[in-house]
Amino acid sequence: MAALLGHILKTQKHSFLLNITRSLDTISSSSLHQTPFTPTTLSRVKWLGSSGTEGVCGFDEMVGGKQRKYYMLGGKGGVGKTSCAASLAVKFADHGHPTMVVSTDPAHSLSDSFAQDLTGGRLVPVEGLNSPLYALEINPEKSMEEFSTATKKLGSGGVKNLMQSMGLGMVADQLGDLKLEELMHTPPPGADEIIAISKVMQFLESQEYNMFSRIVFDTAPTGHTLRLLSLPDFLDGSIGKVMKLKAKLGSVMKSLFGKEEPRNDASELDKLKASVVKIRDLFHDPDTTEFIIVTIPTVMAISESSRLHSSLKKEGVPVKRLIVNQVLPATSDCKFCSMKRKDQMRAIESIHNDSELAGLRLCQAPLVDMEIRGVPALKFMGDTLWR
Ligand SMILES: Nc1ncnc2c1ncn2[C@@H]1O[C@H](COP(=O)(O)OP(=O)(O)OP(=O)(O)O)[C@@H](O)[C@H]1O
Repeated sequence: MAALLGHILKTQKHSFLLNITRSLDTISSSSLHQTPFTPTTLSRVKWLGSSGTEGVCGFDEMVGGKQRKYYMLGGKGGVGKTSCAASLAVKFADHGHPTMVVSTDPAHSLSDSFAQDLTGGRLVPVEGLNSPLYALEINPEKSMEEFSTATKKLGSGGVKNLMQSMGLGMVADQLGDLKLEELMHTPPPGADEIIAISKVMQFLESQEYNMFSRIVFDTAPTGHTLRLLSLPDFLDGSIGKVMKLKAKLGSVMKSLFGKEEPRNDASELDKLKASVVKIRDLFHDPDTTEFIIVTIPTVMAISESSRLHSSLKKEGVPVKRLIVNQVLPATSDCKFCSMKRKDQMRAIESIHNDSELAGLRLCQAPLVDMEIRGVPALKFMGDTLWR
């Protein structure tokens, strides 16, 4: 992650505004090369439910105000999280918000969705828009490596051995109580993702990047995301232990050698701890953050969404909207499609009877007859979904 941040800052810091200008310069020509997106069925048929208000997602409320807002999109694998997140980011940018779309899913698909190479763990301008939209695919594994390296340096292993060899066995024994070895070698699942996010937060706070007013997160599938949300407390505790160790060591070093052992790792961990705490607060602040659940109209996917909402509620994460993606058109000559549509409608009906989901604002996106890839396709999706 250090490498990632270093790279981002090195390559983007000074040329950021220049890049925006450049990307704006190239827009007209790059737009010309985008494949036109013209799904055949949906422009003609009514695909939404019978009520005219169904599918209105409250985009006006989402787009209003210049204050920075974070949107996290999550749900079961393959339901269309990336497509929905990318289309939201495009729509925000089109409405004048300098926007960043971040993928924290270890199996990134932003590049596929935008049909542009956004890989490399650095901020990349998305082409084909009239306003600044940047994408970042962060590599959670690298973030975890950085955390492990920093904690291992301070952890019980090396330091404890060193202390024992110096005849400081008693202090070393006390360190054993902290169970640092165990803690550092078995990080909980999802730790990588939260650390990656915390690094993005650190970097978003820098002056160069405070112009971004909308940040859209494309998260990993449900289970991973849930573990992620409960992690800040865990990490807060574990980083706290490391800091405690550092304090103990510092005072021993001082009494022995008259000066504390200089280590930058501790201040790195301090920063990490502060940003993990910040993320926890951010996840719970309805004024700045919203988690949007994405699902498809099947009983299984809707049941999972219901469980997801229940867990998010328990965690105190603000959720207002539920996207039902891939809804079939209302009229069709295809018998299979009509049967499938009836099945979908029954599944959607079950949302209204689900105590967890009934209170959420229901947004619908049609199943289109072309893969959603590239800015024109994402604009199309955004115009039907984010209304
Ligand atoms: N409404 C839609 N109509 C047609 N195709 C769609 C629609 N939504 C998504 N797709 C297609 O479905 C596939 C999966 O979509 P996407 O990558 O957005 O899902 P995901 O939930 O992010 O997947 P994963 O869990 O694997 O990250 C892609 O090929 C995308 O183009």
